[in-house]
Amino acid sequence: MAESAEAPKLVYLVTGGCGFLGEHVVRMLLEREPRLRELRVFDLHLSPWLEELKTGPVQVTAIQGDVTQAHEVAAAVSGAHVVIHTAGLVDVFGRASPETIHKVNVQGTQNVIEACVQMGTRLLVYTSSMEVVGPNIKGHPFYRGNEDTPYEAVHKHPYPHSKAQAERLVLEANGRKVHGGLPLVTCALRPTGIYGEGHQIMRDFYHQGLRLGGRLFRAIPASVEHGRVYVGNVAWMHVLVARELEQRAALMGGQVYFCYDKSPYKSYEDFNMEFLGPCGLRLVGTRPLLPYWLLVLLAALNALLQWLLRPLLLYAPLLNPYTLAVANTTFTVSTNKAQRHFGYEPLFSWEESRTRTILWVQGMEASAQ
Ligand SMILES: NC(=O)C1=CN([C@@H]2O[C@H](COP(=O)(O)OP(=O)(O)OC[C@H]3O[C@@H](n4cnc5c(N)ncnc54)[C@H](O)[C@@H]3O)[C@@H](O)[C@H]2O)C=CC1
Ligand SMILES: CC(C)CCC[C@@H](C)[C@H]1CC[C@H]2[C@@H]3[C@H](O)CC4=CC(=O)CC[C@]4(C)[C@H]3CC[C@]12C
Repeated sequence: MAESAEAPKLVYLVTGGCGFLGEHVVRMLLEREPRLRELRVFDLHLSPWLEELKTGPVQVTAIQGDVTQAHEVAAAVSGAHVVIHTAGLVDVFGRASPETIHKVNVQGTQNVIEACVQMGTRLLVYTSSMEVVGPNIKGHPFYRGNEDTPYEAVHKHPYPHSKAQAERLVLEANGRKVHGGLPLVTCALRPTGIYGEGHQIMRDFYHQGLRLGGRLFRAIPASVEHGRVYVGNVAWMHVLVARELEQRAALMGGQVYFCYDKSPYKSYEDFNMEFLGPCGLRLVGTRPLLPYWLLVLLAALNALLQWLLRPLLLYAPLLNPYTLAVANTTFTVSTNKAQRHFGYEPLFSWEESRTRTILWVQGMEASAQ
């Protein structure tokens, strides 16, 4: 109580603050971090909604910048107490080259770490991903696993490879002396598949369903379970971690935490139907419409077409060998590490998360009419 009565004094920087998750982190900080004096939102592409946030009591500073440019990152970090690094190139569809993914996700993260060290910023929270663990290309299930569950992580794809490298850099940087002599405290949050307002792939599935006359066709067996987590709860975890990191540095520094909430374990498609169903779409079939071998063939064909067409155009469909392997492998998390280490409880119940997401999809429907 006494804390919120104090004059706000902290400066936060959120990289990737205009992205799907970043926007929720930014809004959550403004709502739930009473010690905030200035919030810097750093992104390659600044969104127009930032303007409306500038009229509130907290100073919101929009910074158009590129994490691959060390000097731009250093300027943004200068004077910040906390950095929440969510910026990243999320690409499992072959839109960007492996070099670009590495540059943004790994070099960009290294730049953020160096900027913290150089500028004397002590607290760094990194948005990692479940993908640093798996699923692996062998299709091994990760069933109700936690942060200590052994798993053969094999990263052949540039995106998970880059996230794993970046996460390692962040964790290894824990304890480095920053300018002024104090130690840097870092930790990494690993969301499973995030859903909620602003989720681009949900948008894509919704529009695809409309094009197909209100139907989607089951591609993956219903028995393949995916861990999903509501964006508001992922944002809340970031806010809590950032708040507690300094006080609990010995416990939390250098740690990884899966992001979790009470969302049910379901197949990727059945889970999406929790939102798309009430918006008028139907998932056809209790079993996959096509045999798995045919999907494998189509995915390989898509990869070949992508490669052949690359000089002419970008062909990047949802189905490729990697996305098929991920969609077809069980990956679910069951842990309470965040609760034990920093008192995390989901802010949004499953019912609330579901309702909010449905309202957002219905909003898309209304604006399309
Ligand atoms: N979407 C998901 O299901 C999951 C996402 N994540 C991680 O969460 C983070 C945020 O992901 P999303 O919000 O889904 O993606 P997003 O693409 O919506 O947001 C990423 C943001 O980073 C910005 N950005 C990209 N390159 C940049 C650069 N060079 N310099 C500055 N800003 C740059 C983009 O403009 C964008 O606003 C990423 O680090 C991602 O790896 C982790 C697990 C699951
Ligand atoms: C038509 C196909 C058979 C079904 C395609 C679904 C896929 C596009 C998605 C299934 C699982 C998704 C991934 C998963 O949620 C984990 C992720 C974590 C991240 O850090 C980034 C996103 C993603 C890789 C996510 C991407 C889409 C899927 C592969």
